[in-house]
Amino acid sequence: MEHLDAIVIGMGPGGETVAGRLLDAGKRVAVVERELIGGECGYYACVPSKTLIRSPEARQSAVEAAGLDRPGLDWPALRAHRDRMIRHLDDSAQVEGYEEQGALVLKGTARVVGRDPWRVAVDGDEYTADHVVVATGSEAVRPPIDGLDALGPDVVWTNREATTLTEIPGRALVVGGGAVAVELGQFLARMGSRVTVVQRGDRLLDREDPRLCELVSEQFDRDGVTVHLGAQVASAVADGDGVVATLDTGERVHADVIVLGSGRRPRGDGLGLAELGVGLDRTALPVDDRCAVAPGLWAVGDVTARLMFTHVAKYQGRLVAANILGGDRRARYTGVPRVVFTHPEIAGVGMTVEQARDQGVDVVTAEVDLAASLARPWTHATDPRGTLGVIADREHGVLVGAWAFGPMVSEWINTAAVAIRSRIPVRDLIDSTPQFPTFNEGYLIALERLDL
Ligand SMILES: Cc1cc2nc3c(=O)[nH]c(=O)nc-3n(C[C@H](O)[C@H](O)[C@H](O)COP(=O)(O)OP(=O)(O)OC[C@H]3O[C@@H](n4cnc5c(N)ncnc54)[C@H](O)[C@@H]3O)c2cc1C
Ligand SMILES: NC(=O)c1ccc[n+]([C@@H]2O[C@H](COP(=O)([O-])OP(=O)(O)OC[C@H]3O[C@@H](n4cnc5c(N)ncnc54)[C@H](O)[C@@H]3O)[C@@H](O)[C@H]2O)c1
Repeated sequence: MEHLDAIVIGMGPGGETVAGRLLDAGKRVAVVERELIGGECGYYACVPSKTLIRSPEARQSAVEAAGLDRPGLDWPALRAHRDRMIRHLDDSAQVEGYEEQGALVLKGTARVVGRDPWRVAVDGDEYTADHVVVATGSEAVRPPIDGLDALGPDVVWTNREATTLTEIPGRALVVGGGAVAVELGQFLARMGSRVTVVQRGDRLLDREDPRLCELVSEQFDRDGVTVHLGAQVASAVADGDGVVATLDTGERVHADVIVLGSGRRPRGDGLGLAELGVGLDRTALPVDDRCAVAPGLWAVGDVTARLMFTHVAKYQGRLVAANILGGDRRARYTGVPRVVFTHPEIAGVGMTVEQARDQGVDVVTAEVDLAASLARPWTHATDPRGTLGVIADREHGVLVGAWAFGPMVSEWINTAAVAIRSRIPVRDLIDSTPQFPTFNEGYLIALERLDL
């Protein structure tokens, strides 16, 4: 039985980050992947969704820029680019790359079958290791809808079917109101689908600041998306090539596909860990601030159920690699940006007003209508829109939260993220010199408006 320095189970962005760093440090590493090296993110989530969203976004940006006509959108060409971006669901180059770096690449399903030392079985073969890193990610939750399980994947789409779609459905019923539902709902609407969103919560993106939710709802109105808030799909039955769904309000919605965007479930179960005395937090692996689950057992990414983002999986991956190599890095989740790649983009970072108040912060806020205050929105579009909100702690004179709705927010929200994470005093932020003309200048205006 081969003994390794480390076995990494699951090769999404979290696992890849740990494995790459340990290999660079000269460690003997086995990487185990049952599907495709690159994980959900690379093939069925971030990469295809952002690739698909880009073309309708660019088309709409063209409409909004002076002197441009609406460009045509060639779906087969966009689909072909998406297929290149997801490597035609072929990871042979990744397998070869890891082998060249000296990794033992095991394509199969891992189970942890022993401890002291950790022992991992992959399709009948067993390996021991000083360290095991679990990076098995998450999967789409199937909401409790009567009749859902009788419908096939041609009509019930998780993120997998949605991001690998080959034809644009005429009518889509999107269940949920988080990032998945909002991104995919807007994408389908802009590609010509008639989209109905059914959200259980009382707002879209209901964990974000209510002002941001309002702006998203207004945008969905402009995009012609029908939204049912505080509602659930009670049942669904086949109807010709599509489905007819009945909401708990009694309303009926006819659709060609149902798209599930109602949350994700960490994949910490099914690995055999509970049988070895490792407690789970439902299906998540409980990690301490070093991302350790037990001595020599680590977890990174969605399986830890911390913040389900690729940048968090990669952060935890950097930290675990450093800790395995003898360091003592501890995770802090303050100031992690949450971006929704709609058009205009949406982002939140740090606390909402309500969360800050709950924590006893003496909250002071400011909001800026970017078009009313800056030059950049007008050099960008003829009828610009965008809003930035900041949330500060009056007692300590620092930012504790920010949110924004506007062009390219994903590129400028990190300014607030760094300020929040590093507790840069607002007076120092006001003394900075963001370049002209940019959306970043909005921060100066918002900060000067704070009644600190
Ligand atoms: C539609 C969609 C869009 C998203 N867009 C973004 C975005 O734009 N930005 C962002 O930051 N986040 C985004 N996310 C979230 C992001 O995809 C996840 O946070 C990220 O993929 C987590 O990475 P991970 O390494 O934890 O796991 P994953 O990417 O889920 O990878 C886990 C891997 O483990 C493998 N595995 C599981 N069990 C086993 C086993 N027993 N043995 C061997 N292998 C196993 C799986 O096959 C998989 O390859 C999006 C999610 C969705 C659904
Ligand atoms: N751009 C990005 O970074 C990005 C994009 C997509 C997903 N993600 C991540 O992936 C994870 C999963 O995203 P998600 O949007 O699926 O989940 P989520 O947990 O963020 O949101 C789920 C939403 O669905 C609603 N819901 C739950 N059950 C429902 C039901 N039965 N009927 C109607 N509505 C229901 C909830 O009220 C909630 O608003 C999140 O952590 C998210 O951060 C990130």
